Amino acid sequence: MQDRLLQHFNASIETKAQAAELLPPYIEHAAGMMVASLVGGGKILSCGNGGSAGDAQHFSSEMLNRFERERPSLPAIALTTDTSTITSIANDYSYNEIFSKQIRALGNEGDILLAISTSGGSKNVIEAIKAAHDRDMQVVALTGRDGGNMAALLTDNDIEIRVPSDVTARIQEVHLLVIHCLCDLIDCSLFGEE
Ligand SMILES: O=C(CO)[C@@H](O)[C@H](O)[C@H](O)[C@H](O)COP(=O)(O)O
Ligand SMILES: [Zn+2]
Repeated sequence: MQDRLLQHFNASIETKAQAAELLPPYIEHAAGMMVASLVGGGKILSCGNGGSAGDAQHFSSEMLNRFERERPSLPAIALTTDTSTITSIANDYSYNEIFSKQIRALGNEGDILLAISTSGGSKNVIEAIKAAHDRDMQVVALTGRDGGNMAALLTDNDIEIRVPSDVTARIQEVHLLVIHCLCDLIDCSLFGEE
């Protein structure tokens, strides 16, 4: 069992090392998009399934409350939290529409969608991206594997941050690191480096 645990730690370290080689320019670009949106009065909507739903909420709570320093609240909404809305959309229409229907109501031009999926194949996240485009929102996509159908949907105005791994857990571990990097860059851009 100790060997097994060590394999998990080493695999996570290895994936993060590979991600460190590839992802910083994409993370900086995504943070710039988010800062521009916030400065222009926009907000960030986030979504994902399972562990990625947790990531979507992790990000929004750090925006709405705080990350590592005292600063004003920043506008963000996780689309994964309102069980009345989610269950009614899934019940009356389809699970694939649980995020897109919310985006069509809450999303405005200039807002950003943070779309999180390790496979890039979750249909409700794909529908969310389509709805964001319809609302003239840009998309920051956190993906893994080959980016799936999500990657194919993105335009030049969007950005994909794709973790170089085929293992869901490893991809999620890097997604959380990317989220903390985004929070830090947003705080530094808006409130100065500490
Ligand atoms: O957290 C985990 C696995 O580590 C699971 O809950 C996982 O997030 C779920 O199976 C999701 O439905 C996977 O969706 P996606 O990442 O492919 O979009
Ligand atoms: Zn998990």
